[in-house]
Amino acid sequence: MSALLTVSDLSMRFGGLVAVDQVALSLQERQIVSIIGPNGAGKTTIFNCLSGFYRPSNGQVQFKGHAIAGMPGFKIARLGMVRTFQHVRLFKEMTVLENLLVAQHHHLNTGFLAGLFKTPNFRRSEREGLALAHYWLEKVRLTEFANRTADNLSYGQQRRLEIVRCMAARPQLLMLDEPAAGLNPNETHELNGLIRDLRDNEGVSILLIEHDMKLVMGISDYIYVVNQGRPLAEGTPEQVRNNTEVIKAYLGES
Ligand SMILES: Nc1ncnc2c1ncn2[C@@H]1O[C@H](COP(=O)(O)OP(=O)(O)OP(=O)(O)O)[C@@H](O)[C@H]1O
Repeated sequence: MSALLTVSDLSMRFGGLVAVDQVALSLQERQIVSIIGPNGAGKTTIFNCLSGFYRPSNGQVQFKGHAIAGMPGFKIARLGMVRTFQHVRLFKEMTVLENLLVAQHHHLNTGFLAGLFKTPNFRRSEREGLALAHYWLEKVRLTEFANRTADNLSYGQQRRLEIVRCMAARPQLLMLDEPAAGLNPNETHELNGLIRDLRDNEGVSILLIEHDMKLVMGISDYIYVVNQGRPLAEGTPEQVRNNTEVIKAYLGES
């Protein structure tokens, strides 16, 4: 099986600070892979390098055979790699439904002229977009909130909306940056089910940054551990859980 994402020798410097130092990772189709590490280890910086928010100082990133290091974020998203953020980012003044429609604009045939003349393609596209939006709203129990503005949702609902907004862009790789942060245990349990469902039934691969170890250990096929920007360990949840270097890095933190 060939890898969907391969990262090698990835480094990111901010002035004199080496936030990411020669990180390597790979992810196969339909895998859930996690990146863990103490606070400030460089996890979000890795995400920012992979998703086009930062141009890495060094390294190679291959996604579906394309070299994407340094490519702008919108192009990477169009190739099928989309992300959420540590702090929820939604179009808060748009309705829940509009958030899902905007996310699809690259797939919908809704150009200005097509819209002006309401061509058959335009109408079909509009119908498909709406159907997909409702499919995702139903999946995360937000149907009844479709016409509310996003800022009227609870925090947990906003987190769910952010994930399905990414899914509406029809990605092959979904990157989740601390999706359980701020969720209560029930919501975290539901998130666990949603992530599995996305992998098992929607066929997407997941790259996850998360501090909730119960979630990470229960859901990941493979885990990479970083510490102070550098790779510290990798393996199955079982291997990582028993790795003395990993235990030291976490205990050292407290
Ligand atoms: N834009 C930036 N400019 C300068 N330094 C930065 C920038 N972004 C991150 N850093 C630094 O890089 C290091 C890694 O930060 P990063 O946010 O990637 O860690 P993290 O593992 O995601 O942490 P956390 O688990 O707390 O979210 C930190 O020392 C941080 O202060």
